[in-house]
Amino acid sequence: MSLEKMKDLCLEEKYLQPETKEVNGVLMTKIISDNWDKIWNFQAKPDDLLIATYAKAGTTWTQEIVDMIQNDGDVQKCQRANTFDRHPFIEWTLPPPGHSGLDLASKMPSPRTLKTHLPVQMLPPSFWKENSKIIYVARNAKDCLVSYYHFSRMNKMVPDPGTWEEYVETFKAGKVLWGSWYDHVKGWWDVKDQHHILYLFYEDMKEDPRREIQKILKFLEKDIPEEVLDKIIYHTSFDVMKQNPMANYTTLPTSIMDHSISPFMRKGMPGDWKNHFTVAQNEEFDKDYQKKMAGSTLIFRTEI
Ligand SMILES: Nc1ncnc2c1ncn2[C@@H]1O[C@H](COP(=O)(O)OS(=O)(=O)O)[C@@H](OP(=O)(O)O)[C@H]1O
Repeated sequence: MSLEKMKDLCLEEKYLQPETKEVNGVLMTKIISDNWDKIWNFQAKPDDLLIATYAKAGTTWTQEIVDMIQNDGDVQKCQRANTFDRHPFIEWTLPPPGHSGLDLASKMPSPRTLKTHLPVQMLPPSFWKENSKIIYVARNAKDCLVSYYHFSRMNKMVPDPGTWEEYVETFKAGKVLWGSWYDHVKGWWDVKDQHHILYLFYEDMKEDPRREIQKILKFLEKDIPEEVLDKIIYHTSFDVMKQNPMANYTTLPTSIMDHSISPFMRKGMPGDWKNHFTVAQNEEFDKDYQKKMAGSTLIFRTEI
């Protein structure tokens, strides 16, 4: 199928501003919900690497880092396709037959690198059974909220966010695609030591990408020369990725993602929430946050 035909199919009404439907109490698109049995029965393999995140936590950044590592810092090889085609997004269902995340994953030769935003309790059980490696990246709630809000304004494949004031409440209530941020980050945190999981933080990656990439290298049991590491740090910096059409989502038609409303690669900075929350909103948010995160040992930095 040609790329043009695929793009036309993506523009079908049911994929734009999609209907939503809960799966086990977690909001999903209706299409994901309708395909849930197939997603739940996804067959993971022992040599799969899964990049798992709550939406807007640094998925694409991590994908680019991992791909650069796997390709020994060869930028040309990482230019072979868009990030969303290099790494199947297992639960995401695109219209053309054979182009769902599941289909792309099943056609992909091993070892595969896959992407998911699923909360931990909804991860297909074969990942646990096969003991596949998982890199989980978490980002502080307020910056995730801001990024998700702008993303929902520019991306017509997710529900409209409404006004900023409305969205803050929707996010706190977990009524966004993939559900509650609070449950997501806590859920993955609680199981991290029982499985093959590397739990990273967006803020740490921003503060010291070398240190965090070294953690990924160790986790992947990869050794690379220092100059390759330098190249990876440079190629995966925000400014370089923003200009990279294979990582910045600009190859999609504007009817799907309109970067003039808000670019996918927007600011890439911890602390942008301060430019959005009013003092009152921030106080309310913090109060609610304390309740929802009570008892968890998980600590986030909201600026660096
Ligand atoms: N290299 C690099 N450095 C720092 N920040 C980066 C980088 N690449 C992507 N980003 C920022 O990550 C946000 C997008 O998150 P995701 O890739 O998880 O989005 S998605 O869920 O896959 O749609 C989005 O955050 P905001 O800028 O705050 O909106 C991107 O700008």
